[in-house]
Amino acid sequence: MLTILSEKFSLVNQWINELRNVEIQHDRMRFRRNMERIGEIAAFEISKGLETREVEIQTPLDTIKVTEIAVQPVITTILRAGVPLFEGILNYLDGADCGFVAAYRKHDANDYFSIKQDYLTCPSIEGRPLIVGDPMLATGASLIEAIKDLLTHGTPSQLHIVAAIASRQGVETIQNAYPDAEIWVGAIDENLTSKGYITPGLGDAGDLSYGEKLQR
Ligand SMILES: O=c1cc[nH]c(=O)[nH]1
Repeated sequence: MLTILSEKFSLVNQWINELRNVEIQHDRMRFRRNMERIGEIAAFEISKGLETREVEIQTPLDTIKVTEIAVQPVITTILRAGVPLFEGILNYLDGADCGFVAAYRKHDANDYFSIKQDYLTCPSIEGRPLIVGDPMLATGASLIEAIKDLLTHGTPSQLHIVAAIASRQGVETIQNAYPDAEIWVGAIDENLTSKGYITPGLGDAGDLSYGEKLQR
């Protein structure tokens, strides 16, 4: 299932406009906060499909049967660009456990790149909803590698992918690899550059959040 959070105009459109706009996007605090806000909205939408249970709680006056999340999700992201979106998801799904993957694009002399993954730490995802936040779902290559590794930590009950902006190609790659995944995107752009950047996109989400990295 694919949900485009900006399909009907809402605040999400405004935040994505600000992420894209070169006159606004260099305000790092605003950039990170807009990413976080998209994560918060995605978490709210995801929460509607989580498994629930009834419990009885005590108010100062009486008891009442209420509904709560039955199985807490595991929220994961790919360092470093994914951190603000991840924080937004965790702001709302605050009982979740969390996992982290470190991956980067290693460019060769012809500027082709391969995905290098250095680090993975994650609690068990067995029988739990797994949420993977990747702000820019471009080719889908790093996300597929990350999910493959995360799935060595168990079989999740649900798989949710959250992106602020996705390319059409990236969405199709994930849908082919994980047909049961629920994909939540802020917006879809049609094209990728030869360097694998989404266009019109917004540029480099990691650099805009945390400063331009030195190339290695
Ligand atoms: O367009 C893109 C693609 C991947 N990562 C980014 O930060 N931007």
